[in-house]
Amino acid sequence: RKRLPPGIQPLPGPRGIPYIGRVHDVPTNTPWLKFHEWSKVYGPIFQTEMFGTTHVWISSEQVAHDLLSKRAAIYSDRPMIPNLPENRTSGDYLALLGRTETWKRQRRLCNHLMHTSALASLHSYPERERNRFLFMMLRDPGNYLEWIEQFTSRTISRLSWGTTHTAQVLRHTTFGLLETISPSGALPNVLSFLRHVPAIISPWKKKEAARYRLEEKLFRTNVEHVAKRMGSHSNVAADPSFIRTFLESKARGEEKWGETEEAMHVVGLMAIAGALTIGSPIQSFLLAMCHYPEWQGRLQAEIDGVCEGRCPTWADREKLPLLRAVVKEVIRWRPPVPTGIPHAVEKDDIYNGYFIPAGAVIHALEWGMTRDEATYPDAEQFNPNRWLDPSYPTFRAPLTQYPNLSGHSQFGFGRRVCQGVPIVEQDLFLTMGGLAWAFDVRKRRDAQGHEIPVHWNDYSPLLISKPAVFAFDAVPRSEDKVGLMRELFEEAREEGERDDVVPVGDEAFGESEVIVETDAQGNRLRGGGSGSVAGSEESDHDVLINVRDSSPEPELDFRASSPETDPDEPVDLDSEPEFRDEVVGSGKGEKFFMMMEPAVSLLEVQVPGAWRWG
Ligand code: HEM
Repeated sequence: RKRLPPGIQPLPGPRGIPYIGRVHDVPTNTPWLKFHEWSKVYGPIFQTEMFGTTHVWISSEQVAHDLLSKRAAIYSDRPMIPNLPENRTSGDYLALLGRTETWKRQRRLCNHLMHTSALASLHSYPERERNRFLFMMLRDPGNYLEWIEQFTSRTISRLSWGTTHTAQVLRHTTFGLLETISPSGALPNVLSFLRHVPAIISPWKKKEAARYRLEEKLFRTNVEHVAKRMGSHSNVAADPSFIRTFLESKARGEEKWGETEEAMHVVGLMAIAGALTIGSPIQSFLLAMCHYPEWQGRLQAEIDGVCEGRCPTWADREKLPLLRAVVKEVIRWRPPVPTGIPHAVEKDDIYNGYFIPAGAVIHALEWGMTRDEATYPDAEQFNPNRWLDPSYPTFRAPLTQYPNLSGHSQFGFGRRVCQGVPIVEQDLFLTMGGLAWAFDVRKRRDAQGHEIPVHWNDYSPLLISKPAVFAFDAVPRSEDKVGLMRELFEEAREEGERDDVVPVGDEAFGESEVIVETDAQGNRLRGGGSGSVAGSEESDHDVLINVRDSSPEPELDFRASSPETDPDEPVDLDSEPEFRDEVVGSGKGEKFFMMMEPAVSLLEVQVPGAWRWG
């Protein structure tokens, strides 16, 4: 124990057990509720000890600004994550890096890439993907989680590498990373001595190593793919993306953005951040609409008044302050990162007579800040009016500009503030606006006409938290809107298909998707596969085939055909290959296959009887 200077006290906090600290009554589910409860007892800044580490919990925005922003010089480090011990130094994940030169360089690059895409209003990708998303919701609202996560991972894949082919693999590796780093995801993050268990017998290390290998391969092949397209004389140029912006800057001789190897990781981290986080508030919006139908009605009235029947677009944002207020209120009401992402303090410090030791882990407890009654009266209630009505402390004019998400406590403090806000803002505005325009979202009723209850606050325990699945109805608001949704989807699909061609011979990570449409009776109208996976003779691909059929009745056979090849023989891409046919699965619903196919040059999926197969 350090001897404290005279008159200086340790921070208050719950007493712990010697050597262990206070862990036994922190629930693994929703730990932020417990920390918030303690903040009511010990004040807006208190500390807990956990296995020898001091954790400081801040639940006042003012205190967070005083320390994390005003004293950013010593409060901008990150703690070591026991289950990913290289996180501070490896340069793989910018958001988890310590306050090093690598972090500064990577942050500058991230800023440049984000700024370039934001100026091009993110290349219309969020709008195109939103249009696809609404149509998926129309066909099969019960599968909403799938459509939301597809929306976020497809949008960020386009932004990162200019393609959606990478979306499913990204989703897979990213959710694995979330487990690796979350306190409730991997035991060594709580019992940190477990990190010394040798890799050969550590289930956590083995799992992480396999995940990392796949992720690294995904990132590397994506960069190579874009570079090749940019360099090729073919007519399929690379679509705009973060990595294209980087490669163009480099081609212009701008050395300040660093090496391609590093940019690969920066863009990878941006993709991870986008795939992980944005889905949570979209789900929370659906939850809010079930509990607050009156706000849904007001939101629909605003959209109908301004857009006159059209689905809202990003260009409408100035005229839709209530929609922006709903976006902001969803983030406040159910913050997706309720404990914040921790900082670490590098030197001993004193704040208001309290001692904060060097190395302490500093948590800006978002759940606590957003429940501060002085700033957010009646904080438990979902009330977008707090951003629109001058009688609330959070009101800000002019309403053509405010409310917006920049500066919101949920995006962090000081030098580590989140760099993804332009994407979050646009994605949430478009999806929430689109959903309210298209559907009446409401609680489902059982056969007797009784409402089926929807939970109020049942959220997953990982660092980025999302609501438990719940049942609701999403009823299209009119036949006109159904027609418009179909048209918007067709447009998005046509554009998407043009972009989605992966030429044979390119090294690319592949995803193939088959969508089958049905009529109200469940008869298959048409369906088709898009995309194929292509590789060169050196390739050794993991191939994901993602086949989807929501028809209630028919069973489908999914066939994958790939050329007969000898792994040791180079594939002659110009010759007509002999195809080996293989049924890789049958059934209905989503199929997700992971196959190791050495030297595959073409792999196709066909749905028998369907309109088209690709
Ligand atoms: C709802 C969505 C999101 C939420 C709630 C969120 C929240 C956060 C939080 C709490 C932090 C840590 C701030 C701090 O340490 O003080 C952070 C950091 C970061 N976020 Fe986000 N984020 C979101 C989406 C995104 C997206 C789409 C990107 C894409 C580029 C992104 C990129 C980053 C980066 C690069 C950092 C690290 C900054 C650093 O450590 O220097 N975020 N985010």
